[in-house]
Amino acid sequence: MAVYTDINEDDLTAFLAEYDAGHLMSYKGIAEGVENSNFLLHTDKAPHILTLYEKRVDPNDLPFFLGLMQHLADNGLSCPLPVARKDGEILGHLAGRPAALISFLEGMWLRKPEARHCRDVGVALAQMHLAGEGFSITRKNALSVEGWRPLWDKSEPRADEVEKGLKDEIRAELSFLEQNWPLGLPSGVIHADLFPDNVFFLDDRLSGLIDFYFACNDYFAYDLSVCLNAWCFEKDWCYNITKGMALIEGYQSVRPLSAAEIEALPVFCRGSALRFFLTRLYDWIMTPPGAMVTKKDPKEYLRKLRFHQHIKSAVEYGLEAPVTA
Ligand SMILES: Nc1ncnc2c1ncn2[C@@H]1O[C@H](COP(=O)(O)OP(=O)(O)O)[C@@H](O)[C@H]1O
Ligand SMILES: N[C@@H](CCOP(=O)(O)O)C(=O)O
Repeated sequence: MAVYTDINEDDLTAFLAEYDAGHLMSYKGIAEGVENSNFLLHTDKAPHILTLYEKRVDPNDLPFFLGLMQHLADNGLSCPLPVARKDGEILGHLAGRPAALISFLEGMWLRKPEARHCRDVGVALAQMHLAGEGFSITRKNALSVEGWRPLWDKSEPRADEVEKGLKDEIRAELSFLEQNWPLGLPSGVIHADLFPDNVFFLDDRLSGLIDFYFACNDYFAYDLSVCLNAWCFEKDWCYNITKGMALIEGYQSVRPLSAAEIEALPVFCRGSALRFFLTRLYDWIMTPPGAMVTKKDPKEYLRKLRFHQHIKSAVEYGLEAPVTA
């Protein structure tokens, strides 16, 4: 679960007095999530999410994250909105942490997504890529290829505890990706973590996207690869090409991929698999026993990475083969 910082009613009431959000009726910590502490608040006006930003979030990035939600919503994407205080600010402080009040998005995330949901996600991802155009703040992706080696260096001494022989395998993969990372492809604002738990559905229709706290500027096709990894593998970690086909088709119905993006997809899938493997590995090794967070299995992403290492072209992900004369 993820409630790292607890709050008390008096402090919360004082915090809410800065807003025009109604009187507090109840609040409770939300078990899901990894990065921040989230609470569900009920006031006599509306439900809200209260987010306390924890130590892995750089406070300097908060104007990007919160401004982005506003920008995306202004451009037609369904996502939560930061609520402004009476003084016009959207960022406050509570229990010693930067804190924001966020509008509540109706819906639930899908525990067993099907191909048609993957198509909806592809559509929403491409819509987000287009809606991000014109956003005035930029943020480098700290978890792209340049960030992986420093992260790996911290985990490497204990990596073989997770699986014997891992050190050599990951070193080789890092070298491959550093040498083969694509350059100059279409880029813009990406979500960078659009996993099933960050996409809400209501009555079987996609109701919106949440959790923009890894959003950054990077290649659009890399973001698509994050979704292929997160949505198109089954519980046994086997790739489901029907889901892949649906996701890519949904994406292309809004934003067609260029030939260069299609060619780069297998490398991007390797990169995004490694990225989630590395953050999970770090958390697996470093999180102290008893911490109030559910650790995610790094081996899931190791298996996915190994699958992508054998892919020769994006056709194997379900992309329709070009028609040849
Ligand atoms: N705007 C929102 N509306 C409704 N529920 C939300 C909203 N934001 C967060 N949640 C709930 O809180 C959980 C954790 O939020 P998330 O942003 O994924 O946390 P973290 O950034 O810590 O990973 C979500 O799975 C969801 O249940
Ligand atoms: N999606 C990442 C972990 C980040 O969790 P989130 O709750 O912020 O989506 C993973 O699966 O490793």
